[in-house]
Amino acid sequence: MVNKTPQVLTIAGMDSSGGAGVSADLKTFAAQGVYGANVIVALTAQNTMGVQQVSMTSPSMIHAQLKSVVDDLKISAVKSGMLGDVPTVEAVAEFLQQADFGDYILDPVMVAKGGAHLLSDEAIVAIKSSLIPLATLITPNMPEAEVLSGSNITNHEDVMQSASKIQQLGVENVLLKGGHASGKDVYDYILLADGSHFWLKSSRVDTIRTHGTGDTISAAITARLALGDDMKKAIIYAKAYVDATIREGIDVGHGHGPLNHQARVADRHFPEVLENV
Ligand SMILES: Nc1ncnc2c1ncn2[C@@H]1O[C@H](COP(=O)(O)OP(=O)(O)OP(=O)(O)O)[C@@H](O)[C@H]1O
Ligand SMILES: Cc1ncc(COP(=O)(O)O)c(N)n1
Repeated sequence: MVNKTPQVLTIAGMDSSGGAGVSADLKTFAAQGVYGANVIVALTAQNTMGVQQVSMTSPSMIHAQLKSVVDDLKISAVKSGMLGDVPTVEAVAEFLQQADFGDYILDPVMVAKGGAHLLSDEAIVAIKSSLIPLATLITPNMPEAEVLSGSNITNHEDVMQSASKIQQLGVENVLLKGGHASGKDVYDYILLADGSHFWLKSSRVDTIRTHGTGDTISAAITARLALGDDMKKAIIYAKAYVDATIREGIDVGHGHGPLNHQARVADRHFPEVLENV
């Protein structure tokens, strides 16, 4: 019997050490039970200690990959990760405007955990004007949210205001990730299309093995939406999954190690859902 597995797509960069980018996305898709296709916009020579070299894919090759996928597969949700430069953002935006890939999850990857810049300043402007208005959900971490909203974040009130400013750029839903803050708990903030909002609270794992957490949560949300979850349920489940992958860590590399994508989600991994913090 042929199984009707949902098909999803990631448009992102390759990380040679397998922890972030397309590799993290495909492992996450497999763990959620969806079929993952991939359009590679950049190759990175990278490991858990940093990014050593980047080589961008030509816009025509990006277009060709997207066309090959759309001509054959039935994609029901798509995410983008590292996009790198203006020609890449423009090639992706042009295609997403025409193709029906379902929900679009935009992870505005700017800087790798090791500090390498993965997006040019001009490309940030292009993302704001061309991609944000196409997205169902954007998933900035705190430094990315500060750049996109043009405001500093020092407390929970700032997080809420920053998310609201980002939503006003034209995206329906905003997940502002709290991994970069300090404290014994992590707070992610979600502002939904209907104006409702909530926080997800979980205890912070004391580890530097967090390479690819942002890719993993956005890929898990993409998968859960393709499986039929509504946005709130998809985000809560994806948060539980990324939490499990950090908590049940593996010993790989000498720096910001990758996650354990084979970790199983159990009830104890679900975050607290709070209206106010
Ligand atoms: N030490 C930690 N313990 C528990 N949860 C964490 C930790 N660090 C990050 N997270 C969770 O991981 C998810 C990703 O958050 P984060 O802010 O790290 O994103 P990111 O910076 O985009 O990740 P990356 O750049 O590594 O891809 C969020 O749900 C966040 O709460
Ligand atoms: C190809 C690629 N995509 C995304 C990231 C961000 O992940 P992180 O911030 O954990 O380094 C990365 N390092 N490399």
